[in-house]
Amino acid sequence: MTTITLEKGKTIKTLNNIAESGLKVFSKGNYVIDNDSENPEAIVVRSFNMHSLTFGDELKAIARAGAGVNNIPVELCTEQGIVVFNTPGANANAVKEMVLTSLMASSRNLFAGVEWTKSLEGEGKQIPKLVEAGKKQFLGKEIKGKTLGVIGLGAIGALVANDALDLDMDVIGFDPFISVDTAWNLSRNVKRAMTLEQLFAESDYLTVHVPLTPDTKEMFNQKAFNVMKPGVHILNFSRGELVNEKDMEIALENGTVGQYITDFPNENVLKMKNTVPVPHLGASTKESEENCAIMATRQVKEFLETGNIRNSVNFPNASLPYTGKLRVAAFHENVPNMVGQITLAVSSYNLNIADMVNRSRGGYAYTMIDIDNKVSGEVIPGLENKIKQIDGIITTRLI
Ligand SMILES: NC(=O)c1ccc[n+]([C@@H]2O[C@H](COP(=O)([O-])OP(=O)(O)OC[C@H]3O[C@@H](n4cnc5c(N)ncnc54)[C@H](O)[C@@H]3O)[C@@H](O)[C@H]2O)c1
Ligand SMILES: O=C(O)[C@H](O)COP(=O)(O)O
Repeated sequence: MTTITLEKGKTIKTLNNIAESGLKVFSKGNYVIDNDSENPEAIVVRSFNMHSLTFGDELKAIARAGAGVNNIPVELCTEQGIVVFNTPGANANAVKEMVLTSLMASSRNLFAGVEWTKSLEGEGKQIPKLVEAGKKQFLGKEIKGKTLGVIGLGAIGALVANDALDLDMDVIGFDPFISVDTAWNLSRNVKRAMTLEQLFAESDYLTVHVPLTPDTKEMFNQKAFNVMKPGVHILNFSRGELVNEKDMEIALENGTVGQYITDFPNENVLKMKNTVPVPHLGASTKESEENCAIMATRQVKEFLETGNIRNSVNFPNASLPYTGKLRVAAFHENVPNMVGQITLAVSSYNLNIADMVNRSRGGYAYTMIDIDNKVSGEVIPGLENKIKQIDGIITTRLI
C-alpha cells in the first residue's frame, strides 16, 4: 500500500500494486509518497475489496486501474460525492489474448494432458511408450468451423469476437446495450443473437464479457444450461458470480458443460470436474498493468488539479480547458435551478463567468464554472461556503 502527498496537501493512496509507470504520473508536481494516510484525497485500486471500508471526509476520488468496479461501493461513493473512475479498454487486449489462448488450449485438452504427463515422472524409459499409449484420452477438437458465442460486446468481447472470426470460427454475439463505438469496431460477420437463449442454443464455445451487476449475476444457471449444446466449453474471464456454482457443478457432472475455464477459482470451483482454474490472470501482463495504471493515475491527477472528469462510472464526464484562474466545481442533485443558484453566488462576489459546463447523470449533476478575473484569497472561503449552503449541493471545490 502506497500513499502520496501532493504539493497542495492532497494525498493519494493505493490499495494494490500499481505499476510504477502509473505512480510516476504523481512525481510531476512535487508529490510525496507516504504509506500511512488514513484520510487520503484519492485512492488508486485494482481488485482490493473496498466494500467494508469507511471513507474519510477528504476522499474525493477512487480510480480502478482496470475494468470491473464491483469491488467498490459505487452507490455509496456517489451519495458521498466521491468520483469513481475506471480505465475502459486499457486491459482488453491482455484479456483477449488470454481468452483465445484458453479457448484453443482447452479445446485440445492441453491443461489436462500436461498435468497427466507430469504424473509420469519416475517411469523412466517407459515414458515415451506410456505417452503414445495414453494420448488417446486427450483427443481434442479443432475450433475452426465451430461457433463461439460472445456475451457482452464491449472492449474485450468485441476484440475476442473479431479475432475468433480470423481463426475461422463462426461468431454469434449478444449485447443489448452495445455502445456505438464498439458497434463500429465489430466485424459485420459477427452474427447478432436476439436473445441469450438463441446464443446459448447455437454455441459450441461460450465466452462472457459483461460486468457483474444484479442483472448479470448467475446468468449461467440451470435454465441456461438446459438450452446449451451438450459438451459446450464455457470461458469466464469476467467474474465468478456470473455463474450459479451449484448448477455449474451438476452441468459439469452430467456433461452438459464439457469444460469450465474460469479466472475466478474458489474452494467449490477447485472441486468441480473438468474445470480449468486460472488465478485471475486475465489482465496480468506488464503492458496491461502499465496501461491501466497510467490511465487511472492521469484521470485522478487531472480531476484533483482541474476538476475535469474522464471515464467516471458514477459522475457525468465533463471537462473544460483549465486556465489556472479560479474554477468552481460542484457535484449536486439533478434538480431545477442549481446552476442558477451557483451562478448567483458567484455574481454576488462581483465575479465574471468566462466559461461553464453542466452535465447530468441520473439523479446527479456536475457543474464547473470558470471565473474570468484573478480572485483574491479571502474571497475563496466565503464563496465556497455560500455554494455549500445551497440545498442539493453534495460537494464543492474551488480550484
Ligand atoms: N479477468 C480479468 O482480469 C478481467 C480484466 C478486465 C475485465 N474483466 C471483467 O470483464 C468485464 C468486461 O470488461 P470490458 O472491458 O469488456 O467492459 P466493457 O464495459 O467495455 O464491456 C461490457 C459490455 O457488456 C455489455 N453488457 C452489460 N450487461 C449486459 C447483459 N446483461 N447482457 C449482455 N451484454 C451486457 C455492455 O453493453 C458492454 O458492451 C469487466 O466488467 C470485468 O468484470 C476481467
Ligand atoms: O476488472 C478487471 O480489470 C480485472 O478483473 C483485472 O483485475 P486486476 O487489476 O486485479 O488484475
